Amino acid sequence: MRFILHYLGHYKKLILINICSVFGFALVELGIPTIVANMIDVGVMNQDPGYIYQMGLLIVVISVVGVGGTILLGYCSAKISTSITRDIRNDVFDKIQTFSHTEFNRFGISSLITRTNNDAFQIQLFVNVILRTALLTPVMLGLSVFLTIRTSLELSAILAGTFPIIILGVVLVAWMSHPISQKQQKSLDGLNRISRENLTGIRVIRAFNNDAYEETRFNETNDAYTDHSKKIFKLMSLTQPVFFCLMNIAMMLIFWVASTKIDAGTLQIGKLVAFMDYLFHAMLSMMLFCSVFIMYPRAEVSAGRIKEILDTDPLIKNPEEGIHVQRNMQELAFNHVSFVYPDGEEKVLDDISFTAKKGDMIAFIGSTGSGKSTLINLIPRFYDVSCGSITIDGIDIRNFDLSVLRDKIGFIPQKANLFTGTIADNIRFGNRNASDEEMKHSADVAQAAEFINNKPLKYDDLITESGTNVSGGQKQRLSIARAIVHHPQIYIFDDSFSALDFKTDAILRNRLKAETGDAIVLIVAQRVSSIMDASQIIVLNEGRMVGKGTHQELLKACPIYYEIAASQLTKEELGNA
Ligand SMILES: Nc1ncnc2c1ncn2[C@@H]1O[C@H](COP(=O)(O)OP(=O)(O)OP(=O)(O)O)[C@@H](O)[C@H]1O
Repeated sequence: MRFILHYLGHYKKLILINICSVFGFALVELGIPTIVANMIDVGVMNQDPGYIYQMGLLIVVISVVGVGGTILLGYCSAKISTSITRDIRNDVFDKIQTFSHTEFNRFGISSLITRTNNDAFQIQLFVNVILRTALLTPVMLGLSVFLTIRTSLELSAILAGTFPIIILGVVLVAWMSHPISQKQQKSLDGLNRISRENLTGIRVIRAFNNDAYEETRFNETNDAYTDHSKKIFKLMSLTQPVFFCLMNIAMMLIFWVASTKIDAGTLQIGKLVAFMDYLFHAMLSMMLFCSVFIMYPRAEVSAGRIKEILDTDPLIKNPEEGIHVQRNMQELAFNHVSFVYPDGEEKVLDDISFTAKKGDMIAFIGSTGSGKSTLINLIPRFYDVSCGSITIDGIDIRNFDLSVLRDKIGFIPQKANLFTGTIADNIRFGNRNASDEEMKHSADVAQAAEFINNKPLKYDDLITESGTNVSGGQKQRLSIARAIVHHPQIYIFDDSFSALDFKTDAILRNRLKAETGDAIVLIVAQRVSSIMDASQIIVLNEGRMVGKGTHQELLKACPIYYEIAASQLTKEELGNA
């Protein structure tokens, strides 16, 4: 609740208006029965039409005020609840932006999406109900109880017997629904995860004829979610019939006692009418208050899940006084770097040292799982080294402001990621201020210009979600263009030429050489032909550096490299080397 109150605190003025309209609304609701009672007891009994007209007019005025109050109440509660949900979503999104890969792995993407959307929505529903009813009901309840006691103490005693039973029932329901709400939100995470996996992996599922299996998996999770939801709804729906049953019993008793009092002449009919109206409002307020109370555990679970994100301390932190100076860098060095994944036990990289100077092209080669991607992921600090250090011009990269460090880097990932938008938008993702010429030039260097120019709208052609309307090679070329337009000081290509044909690969590397100039170029590659002219090739095997040198040096000195080269090059090519 403190979490919700913290966000509500940003809207004090609106809450004040909300509270005023609540009081106004309650006064109107309870004022009308009082006027009606007077109308009957004074106007009708004394046959005074003037008094009746006066009271009638008062009821009309009060009703109009009541309508105004209701509209204002609805407006304020809707504005506050939607605004605080927007604030929560913004804060969660901002926090997620600071997460390192470790936190992403810990929460899981689907759970992060559920928490940002569904859990925030649960809070919105709850806050809306609080503002509409939780503030109104105590006021209405208090006033109704006061007025019933004032009208008839004896009849009010009957009410007193039913209230404790209702309160006890509500507390019990709230207590029982808390663990079910937790399970419900967790199963929603699962449901979102399976939906996501199914939709993104639909081709693989169909190709392997696994539609039925996936359907069963989805149905099982969906059933679990439905079961939890049903349990909660059942619990909640139990409260209403019990409540109405109690209310009917109380009303029967009241009518019975009231009829004997009217017979005895100690109670007027108008008072009884007003009493029943107060009773109705008291019961209604009680019921609305109970529904808020029952919704609370669900909102509490959602608030807890959101708070868990907001309270998470990311493993990779931006140093408080990080270095901001943008110098023309001279060298990048790995100094005895070892690395263990936060959720792993064994070293994935072990004692890696090398230096890349301005203008150097360093290539990494090695078998699958040898640690190539892990190594280059340490440079933009997707993870931090476990031992040793990575330095730029002798300064540990952990001392740089993160955005300054990342600004130096043009990262082309193994799996090219495109975003919904035009081709131009996707290239300009690397540099929002790039001119048309710069943007087109980088597409040309990346060998993307030809296929772009064949598109009906050229650079304005739309890329669909996840880039499904371009081929794997075209995606790679666009993500290379995106890095080129950024003009980085360090290019990192993580096996980024794998989807290109040999001819395009060769032309692209030639054009890149001229483009990258003084920048340091780091290339992870599977093809020896892509890296033969690198200044240094580093051979990795099970996380250890087993060779370092030029292509020719390694052919002579590193058996693993020779083996890789021999499996890809002709005898002549090997011999020439
Ligand atoms: N997030 C992670 N958590 C734990 N272990 C990981 C994680 N990512 C990779 N690994 C492990 O680290 C090792 C090195 O993986 P990495 O992706 O760096 O290899 P690679 O040489 O790039 O392989 P490939 O050529 O297949 O891309 C592998 O054993 C892999 O299982």
